[in-house]
Formats: sequence, structure tokens, C-alpha cells
Amino acid sequence: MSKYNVAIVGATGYTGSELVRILINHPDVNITAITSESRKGELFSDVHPQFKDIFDLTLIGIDDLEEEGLDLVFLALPHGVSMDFVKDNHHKSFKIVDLSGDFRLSSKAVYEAWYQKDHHFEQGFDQTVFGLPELYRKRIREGRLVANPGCFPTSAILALAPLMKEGIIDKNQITVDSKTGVTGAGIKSKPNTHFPMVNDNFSAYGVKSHRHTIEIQEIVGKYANSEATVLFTPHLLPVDRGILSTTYTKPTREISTPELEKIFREYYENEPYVRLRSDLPNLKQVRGTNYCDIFTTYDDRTNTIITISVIDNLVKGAAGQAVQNMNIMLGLDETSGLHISPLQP
Ligand SMILES: NC(=O)C1=CN([C@@H]2O[C@H](COP(=O)(O)OP(=O)(O)OC[C@H]3O[C@@H](n4cnc5c(N)ncnc54)[C@H](OP(=O)(O)O)[C@@H]3O)[C@@H](O)[C@H]2O)C=CC1
Ligand SMILES: CC(=O)N[C@@H](CCC(=O)OP(=O)(O)O)C(=O)O
Repeated sequence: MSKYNVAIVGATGYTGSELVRILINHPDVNITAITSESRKGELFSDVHPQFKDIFDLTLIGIDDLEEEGLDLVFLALPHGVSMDFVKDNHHKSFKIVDLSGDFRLSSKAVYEAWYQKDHHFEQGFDQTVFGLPELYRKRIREGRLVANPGCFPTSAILALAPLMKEGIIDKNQITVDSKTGVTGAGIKSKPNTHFPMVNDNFSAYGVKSHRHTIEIQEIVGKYANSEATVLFTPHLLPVDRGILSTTYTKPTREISTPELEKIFREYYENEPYVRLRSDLPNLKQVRGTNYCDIFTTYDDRTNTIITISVIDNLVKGAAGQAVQNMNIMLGLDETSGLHISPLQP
């Protein structure tokens, strides 16, 4: 079988280089083009020296990307930039997996309210499939434009979906408390991700206003055909990668830990990238991999269901999930190229 040709737009960033790390070991695809505006003309290994003698291509500008022979394009671009690429290219022959948040929400109005940014391509919302394979695999298979989920939403929605589907929690009392590594903020240093701010430190941010609040709320609500209210607070950890999310929900009927475990087991029975844990998961156990590890328990003292999930923000939270989506969209084995063991210790 001949290989599929894929391009990575925004290859100088963290998710772009993570896509390269995964795709160079993929048996069914070739990376045929990589782009950058700020470093075009340079070699990929000049920007990411860890790839020296492993993988190289010359970075080209977005406008030099050729449609012919291209099967799929990954957009590893910031919000607000992806939408323009999609607007200009959605009619072309290649499929698109967009890693940004530009098409994850239900409408232009919701996007503009939470991202505080104008949206330039309203029609894109109708064409997009939310790319969480565990919930929307069938639609992803038919999709030409897939919005790869946000990193926090991936960890939170996977922890909440079985509870929502089973209808056993109060949908208006959902609390998600998440901690993330610094690579979530992208490759360019900002004041809050500057080394002295992060190292030996720990802080909350985006309180009451983080854009992932609405992404989690819309998806879990839609999935259960009802409204939901989510309270979400992210925190910045002094680690490179990984997200740990703890969700607190209130049961609407009597429940026990063994019954919860059974609900999660049945729900994720055939999922290659959800591992149910009977012990408490931690970040290094999924580092570098596409796994989401989930632990669930019922606390009768406070009448609370506690669910803890961990992912690597750059893999299941971004590039790995994007490759999983690509595999589904191209009709490949969903796990192709994703057989990666965790980097622990
Ligand atoms: N980091 C993470 O954990 C996750 C990130 N995401 C999302 O994935 C996307 C990429 O994130 P990440 O890789 O971390 O971001 P980075 O900041 O690390 O990289 C962004 C890339 O976009 C390119 N870029 C920036 N501005 C423009 C522009 N105006 N035109 C064209 N290219 C541009 C940059 O290339 P250059 O400057 O060389 O032109 C760079 O390659 C973002 O939307 C992010 O929110 C989603 C889930 C997790
Ligand atoms: C540490 C840090 O800043 N993390 C980012 C995570 C963003 C992300 O990766 O998701 P999107 O694709 O939706 O931007 C943040 O909280 O904005």
C-alpha cells in the first residue's frame, strides 16, 4: 500500500514537533511538508536540534503548501490563525485536523464570548467534528475537518462521559480541578511561564474565565442531551508535560465505588487509550503516550464521586490524539504509530 502524505502547519512549536516525533514512526504516512512563517527556509533540525540525523525537511511558508498529492494537514497554529487557514483551504482535496480551539465550540457567538476574539469563518462550525474518538468515532470517520479537543477538556470529558451517559450525577454541580505542565502554554516564553515564575512555584490561573470551561460544559452537556454547568480551575505545575484533573460530582441516586468502577469498565471496554486504574494515577505513568488513565471512587462522607484522570498534554491532549483522529479519518488502524511506552522514570 502506498503511504498517505501529510503536512504539519506550524512545525516550529511544541505540538508541531510532537507530531513529527510520533509520525516519523508511523508505518502508513509520510510527512511531505512542514511550515513556519518565522523560520521558513531553515531546516527542521535547526529549529529542533533533537531531530538531527533523525528527520529533516526545509520549512516552507503556508502560502507555498501544495495541495496536489496531500491527503491531510495538521494545523498546529495558535487560535485565531487556524481559522484563516481553514477558511482559505476547506474546499481543497485534503482533510484537516485543527489542533487549535477555533472550531471546537458550538457557534461564532460562543467562541467570541469566551475567546474574546472575532471569528472569521462562521460556516466552519457546521463542517467540524469534535475530535474525541471515545465519544465521536463514527462522525470522525466521515469528517473532513476535525477539531482536536483542548488538553484540559480531553482529561475532563473522559472522566465525566460515563457518568453523564449513565445519568447518575447532578449535571449542574460539576467541578473540575486541573493541574498542567508548562508546555501547555506553547514554545514562546510569557511572563507567567518564565522559569522563575514556574520553578519551585505553583499557581492557579483563568479562574472563572478559562476558555476550556465552555468546551467541557458544551461537550458533556450535548453528549447527555441536556444542559450542564461546569466549574473549572486550571493550575500551573513546575513540570514539563502532563495534566492531572480531579473532578467532583454529586450522585443523584445511591452509588458505590464497585458500581462506579463497573460503569467505567463497561463504557471504556474497547477503548485502546483509556486505562482504568484501581490505584491513583500520576503524570509519569502516561508521559509521552496517548493514554488517559482514570481512577474513580465514591466518598460517602461527603456524598461525592471523585474521578482522577491523567494525560500527557502534548500527546493525548494534542499531537497523539490528532494522529488517532488522522488514523480514523484515513481508514487506518486507529492505533497505528501510537504504540509508545511511558517515559517513567
Ligand atoms: N501545547 C499544548 O499542550 C497544546 C496545544 N494545543 C493547541 O495547539 C496549537 C499549537 O500549540 P503549540 O504547539 O503549543 O504552540 P506553539 O506556540 O508552541 O507553536 C505555534 C506554532 O504556530 C506558528 N505560528 C504562530 N503564529 C503564526 C501565524 N500568525 N501564522 C502562521 N503560523 C504561526 C508558529 O510558527 P512560526 O512562529 O515559526 O511561524 C509555531 O510553529 C495551539 O492552538 C494550542 O492552543 C492544544 C492542546 C495542547
Ligand atoms: C499552561 C497553559 O497555559 N496551558 C494552556 C492550555 C492550552 C491548550 O493547550 O489548549 P488549547 O488548544 O485550547 O489552547 C492554557 O491554559 O491556555
